[in-house]
Amino acid sequence: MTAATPPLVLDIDGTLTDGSGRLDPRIFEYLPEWEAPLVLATGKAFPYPVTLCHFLQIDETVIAENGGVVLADGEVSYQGDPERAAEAVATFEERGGDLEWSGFDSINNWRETEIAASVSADLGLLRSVAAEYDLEVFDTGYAYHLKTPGVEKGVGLRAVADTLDLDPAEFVAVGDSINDASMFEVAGRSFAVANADDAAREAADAVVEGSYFDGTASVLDSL
Ligand SMILES: O=C(O)COP(=O)(O)O
Repeated sequence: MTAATPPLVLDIDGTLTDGSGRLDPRIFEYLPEWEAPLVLATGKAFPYPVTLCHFLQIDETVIAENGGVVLADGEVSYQGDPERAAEAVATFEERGGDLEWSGFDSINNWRETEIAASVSADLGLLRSVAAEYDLEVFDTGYAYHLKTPGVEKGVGLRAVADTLDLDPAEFVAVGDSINDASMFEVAGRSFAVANADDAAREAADAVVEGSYFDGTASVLDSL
């Protein structure tokens, strides 16, 4: 790496993991050594990326809940309408829908701005209820996110860059899903890993040959 090491914004699931969802252990070598700001941007609830930063021993610079929660330089901000999402879920359940998380719902327990359903939930019903409440559903391949339109990782990236006094165009983004497309538009350079969905592939500047962290590592090695 040189003095020109760019700031990074990295998706987690499918980008820092392997195909089974496990974190690739190489992230513990690559990420703490990165010599520029590094943002973890995820659809997961806030505690997940914060915990990952903690155990990587890197600054807690995080976009969680698809942009609903942003933490940079010790300041947290929230976007979105969780009450509307909760009302929509009540309607979804009244009509026979189920979020399909069994037992303790660790996926939503700490979620503050949106609600996530399992990919085994009824997507058609969820989408039709979402439309009635002016909400949208992101199918990331890992969960269905019932969210406020306009709350996006890309908007979160602008907020982080502003807080860190950086131009968002300085960032290099790596991701794999529809929820990464907006940050691909905002970042100066964007890469989809080979396991990426169509939306991420279309939005990225380039699709790399490697899948999962193999693909991400190839981007990091090239910078
Ligand atoms: O929570 C999800 O659905 C996906 O999470 P990710 O944004 O880290 O890929």
